[in-house]
Amino acid sequence: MRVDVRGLSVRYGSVVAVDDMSFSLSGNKIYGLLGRNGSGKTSLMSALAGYRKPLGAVTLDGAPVFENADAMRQVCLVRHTADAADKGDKVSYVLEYGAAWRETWDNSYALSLIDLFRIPLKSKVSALSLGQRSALGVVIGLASRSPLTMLDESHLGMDTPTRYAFYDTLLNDFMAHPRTIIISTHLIEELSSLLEEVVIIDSGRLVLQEEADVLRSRGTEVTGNAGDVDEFTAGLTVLSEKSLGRTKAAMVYGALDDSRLIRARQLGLELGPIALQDLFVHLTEPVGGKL
Ligand SMILES: Nc1ncnc2c1ncn2[C@@H]1O[C@H](COP(=O)(O)OP(=O)(O)OP(=O)(O)O)[C@@H](O)[C@H]1O
Repeated sequence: MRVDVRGLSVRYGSVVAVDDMSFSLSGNKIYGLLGRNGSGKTSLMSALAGYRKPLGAVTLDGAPVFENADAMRQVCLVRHTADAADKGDKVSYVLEYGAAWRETWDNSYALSLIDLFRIPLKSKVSALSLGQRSALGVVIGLASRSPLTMLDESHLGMDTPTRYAFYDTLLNDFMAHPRTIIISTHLIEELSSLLEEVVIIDSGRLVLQEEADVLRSRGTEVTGNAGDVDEFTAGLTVLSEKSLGRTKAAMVYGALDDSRLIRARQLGLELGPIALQDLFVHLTEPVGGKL
């Protein structure tokens, strides 16, 4: 499913959570929506799901989503765990409700995920642990097979093996049933191999939208003699620097052309990749990032 956002703002009284944002997602990819706390991720996803009247436009495959039941049925937004369902409901009822609301729901897949995540089917949602409630959210999100599926911090409270099972399951199901999946997370490195495209927001504004591989290739760590590193990085966007004695490591952002690569070799500098998480940290600090 294609997503188009034009001039979107979300406001809560005087708080501007999303500030005149425009971007498009061509669809059928796993997108990472990355941003620091309070940057507007949840507000943006709520607007994409049609939960709120947009200031600006949000269209899904060309159709406005707000007050459009057909479009909203194509969307599944799993918000922070507590939202996964009414806490008084039994897990089995939550699955029945999912099946009733969504034409694309796969009930046998839902039950296999319930087994995988060891969620007691007959328990009330209120009796589940935090990690189990998160896993229930993931079950709803994946079994819905919605053309636009959004998972907002769905890993909260999951232990490491459960998170890894979640990532594997997500990737396998996406490959079998390609659709548009948007994941917001703070655990960027863990998820980074799954993400095809990354949307970074900060203070309600779009910082950048890029294919994950391209973004990774834009960051380089340069290490060597401090003076040589300074010479090499002159004129480049330096995200951070660390010195240890006469050795210096600098993170630079931007493509390095052949002449730079030759100069690095002449100076004996070491060039290495930067983790997506480190790039994210530097692109979103101080507020507004360093680009
Ligand atoms: N219901 C609300 N009323 C008032 N302000 C709100 C409300 N919901 C969110 N905000 C504010 O809007 C801004 C964006 O919040 P939002 O929850 O969208 O960010 P987020 O990126 O999802 O944050 P986090 O990563 O911490 O979950 C924040 O400043 C927040 O305080």
